[in-house]
Amino acid sequence: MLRSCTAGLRSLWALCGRREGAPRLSTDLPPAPRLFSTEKVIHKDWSLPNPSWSKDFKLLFDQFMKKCEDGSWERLPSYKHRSTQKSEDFKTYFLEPKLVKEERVSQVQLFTRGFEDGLGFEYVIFSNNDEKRTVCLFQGGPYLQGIPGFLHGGAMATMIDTALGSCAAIPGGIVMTANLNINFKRPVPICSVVVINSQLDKLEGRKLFLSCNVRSVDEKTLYSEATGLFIKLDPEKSLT
Ligand SMILES: CCCCCCCCCCCCCC(=O)SCCNC(=O)CCNC(=O)[C@H](O)C(C)(C)COP(=O)(O)OP(=O)(O)OC[C@H]1O[C@@H](n2cnc3c(N)ncnc32)[C@H](O)[C@@H]1OP(=O)(O)O
Repeated sequence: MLRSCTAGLRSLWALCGRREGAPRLSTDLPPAPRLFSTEKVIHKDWSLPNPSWSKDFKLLFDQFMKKCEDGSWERLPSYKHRSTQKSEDFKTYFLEPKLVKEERVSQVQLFTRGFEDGLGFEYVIFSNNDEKRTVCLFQGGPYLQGIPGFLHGGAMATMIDTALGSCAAIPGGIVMTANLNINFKRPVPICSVVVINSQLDKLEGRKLFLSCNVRSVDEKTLYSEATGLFIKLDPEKSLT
């Protein structure tokens, strides 16, 4: 069933745009930044270098920024709280505001950006729209450890999903992961930098088939290979 865009958006704004001092429904949660308050919006772009980035990471970042100069490549900004147009559309079409309580909505943030600088997922994604591919530079911090000394497989899977999903979103717009297959070939040392190369292999109606590989910066080590199926969401269908 197609929900009314404006009604959905209005209710979401009503939930998120609570004014300073207005009563909360519950007080047992710590204060958290609000999502869409017109008074206080957090605009920080988390895909820019910070002091935790290693020398390798910064070097690669600079190389890709150079590639962006002629317009063939583009750095994708990444926000913890502020929504991109795509995620706005997502909410407008597919979210039922009543499912999430007000204080929970105010705590919502992007999973991969929920850590302090350097401790979790440090990454930036560059996209080449003509070639329908992306490159994700990723440094997994100390809070992402699995087997001692190495990155947790789930953290790697998260970044693969994010990289493939961002690549799928170039032609697909609002997409969701339907299937993800990963071959873990070598463990990734904690705090090291890896490069995730993703590409769109096939587009079949609403289905987008993608693949990626995860390599060391010197390209000598192949850490993982993965394929993913992403589905372009149908605004006529409810997700719940
Ligand atoms: C967008 C926001 C952007 C924000 C920016 C942040 C970027 C960060 C990126 C973060 C990234 C994080 C990303 C995340 O965390 S996404 C979160 C994890 N994923 C989910 O929770 C998805 C759960 N699944 C669903 O909701 C539905 O199944 C979806 C929506 C995917 C499809 O349900 P829908 O009702 O719409 O479609 P359909 O069922 O008619 O199927 C359509 C076609 O697809 C085929 N099919 C379906 N499933 C499979 C399957 N498993 N293998 C093989 N084929 C499959 C199916 O046979 C059919 O084919 P055909 O008969 O037409 O040939």
